[in-house]
Amino acid sequence: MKDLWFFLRLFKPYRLWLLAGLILSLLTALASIALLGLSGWFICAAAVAGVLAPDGVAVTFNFMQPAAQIRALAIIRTLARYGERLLTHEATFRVLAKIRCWFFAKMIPLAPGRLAMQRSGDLLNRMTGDIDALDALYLRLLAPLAVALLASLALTAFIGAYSPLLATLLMGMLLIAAVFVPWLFNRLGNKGAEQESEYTAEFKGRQIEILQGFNDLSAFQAYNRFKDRLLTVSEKLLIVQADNERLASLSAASMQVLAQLTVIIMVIVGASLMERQTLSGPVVALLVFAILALFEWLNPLAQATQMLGKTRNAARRIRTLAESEPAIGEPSNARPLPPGNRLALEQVSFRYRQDGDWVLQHIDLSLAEGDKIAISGPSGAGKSTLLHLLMRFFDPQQGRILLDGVDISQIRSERLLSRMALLSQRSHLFNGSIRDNLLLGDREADDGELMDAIKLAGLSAMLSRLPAGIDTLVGEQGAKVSGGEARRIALARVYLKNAPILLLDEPTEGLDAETEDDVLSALQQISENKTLLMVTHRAAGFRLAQRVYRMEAGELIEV
Ligand SMILES: Nc1ncnc2c1ncn2[C@@H]1O[C@H](COP(=O)(O)OP(=O)(O)OP(=O)(O)O)[C@@H](O)[C@H]1O
Repeated sequence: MKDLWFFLRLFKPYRLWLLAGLILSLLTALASIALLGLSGWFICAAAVAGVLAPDGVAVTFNFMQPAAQIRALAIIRTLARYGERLLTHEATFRVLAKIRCWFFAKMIPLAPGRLAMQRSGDLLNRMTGDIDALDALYLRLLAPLAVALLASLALTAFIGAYSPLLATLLMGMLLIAAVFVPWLFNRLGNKGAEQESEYTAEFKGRQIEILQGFNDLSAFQAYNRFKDRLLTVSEKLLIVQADNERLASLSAASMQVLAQLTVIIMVIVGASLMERQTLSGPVVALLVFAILALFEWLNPLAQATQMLGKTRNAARRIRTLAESEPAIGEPSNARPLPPGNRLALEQVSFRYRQDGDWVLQHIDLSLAEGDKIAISGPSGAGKSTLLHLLMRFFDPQQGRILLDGVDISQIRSERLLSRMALLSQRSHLFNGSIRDNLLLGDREADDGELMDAIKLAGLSAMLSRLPAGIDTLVGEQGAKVSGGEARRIALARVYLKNAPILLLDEPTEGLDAETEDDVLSALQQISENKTLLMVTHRAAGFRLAQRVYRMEAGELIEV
């Protein structure tokens, strides 16, 4: 329950909306109960009025007043229902929007250090499905529970005014229907509800994995294997959904049986009260019909508590991720960004996990402003990790990294990153135009600056061939441009950022010799007057560097 309480705190700013929705729900419930009760009374009283009294004098009956009251109640019920739907759903959407923004804000410090370990499908499911599942908390649980409770109290008090015996019997049946049955179905349904939430998450995660790797799966003819795995999860999901539905039908049936049983008890006791002339026939009809209407408001409770496990699981999954410790903490007493751009690593050692192998060991490296170095070495030696430490995606466990003499862990990440531009091994192109992707480097860049970057990155010829030019869409992850073109767009973006320290991870990987030569020439221009740290396997890249280092088994040696 702790997880649900946690999210209820996020509902607080919308409490007036939620309260207004609740009041209208209650009004709808009371109007429905009164409408059915009064209708019962009206039909019964009209029937009685139609019967001739034994002495031959007809019983008089005023049709007009109850008919008008019934019409008024029907109008109130319709309007209140409309307003309630409008308000409760609006309030829920506002709450969900707030939770989404809150969750997104919580994710930002987790990237990239912590989120790298997370499956993207699972992340997406938490951001969408799990957050959506929280709508049940107010719409299906809290609001119906509060309305059922208040309407039950009101009706019991009303009936108590006519007959304390009927009120006591009703209270006993209500305790069973509104407390025991929902509790029972919560116990019975918890496991299934949690399983449904888990299998749904896994199903969506696997679907996204297949979609992302579709080309490779087709090429390796592995599609069927992945599809079978997806179907296995789908079958499990269907079985658990069917079980949950069966249980939901059982809970609905139990509530119906309880409603009918309550009505039978009320009719029997009401008839004996009629015989003793404590109550009149039309009043007994009024009470019985009102009770019948009340049960319609109790029915959803058992189903809501049965599926509570799903909501709780969703809340737990969102909370666990949102409360993960970021890979790096922001300094409590941040130092200002120093003026210079000297970089120094002093005895830096790093490993990804506390019990894992050291990836970097006792690295010492010093770069004066404007220095250009290249680092090569075997795959997995720790070269990219070194760049990530400089960007402070992670903190080293030993040693320190200094920017102009200041430990970078003392500088706020936002400020530190303003000094650095990273061309990572797999630069991401967003599903927008070339212009959108370039503006990521400098969102204020004007057309002239964009054109300079395009020219420098050697993209001019390509753009002149495209009818939409710079506004051509690059597709998801740059699917509509070649690897070399994507690299150049990423390079132009780095140029636009105009940061004094350039960190380039394999900038020419996967390019043919001619394109590599062009990209390196562009880089030479871009890195003029800047500090450059380039990771490369390719000897051609060494021409940009004043010094070349080799990294092997986490150690850095100048060659
Ligand atoms: N997020 C991570 N979590 C755990 N281990 C990681 C992570 N990223 C990298 N590693 C491991 O750290 C080691 C160094 O990886 P790194 O990517 O720095 O090597 P690299 O020298 O850049 O390799 P390459 O030349 O192939 O790009 C590898 O053994 C890798 O498996």
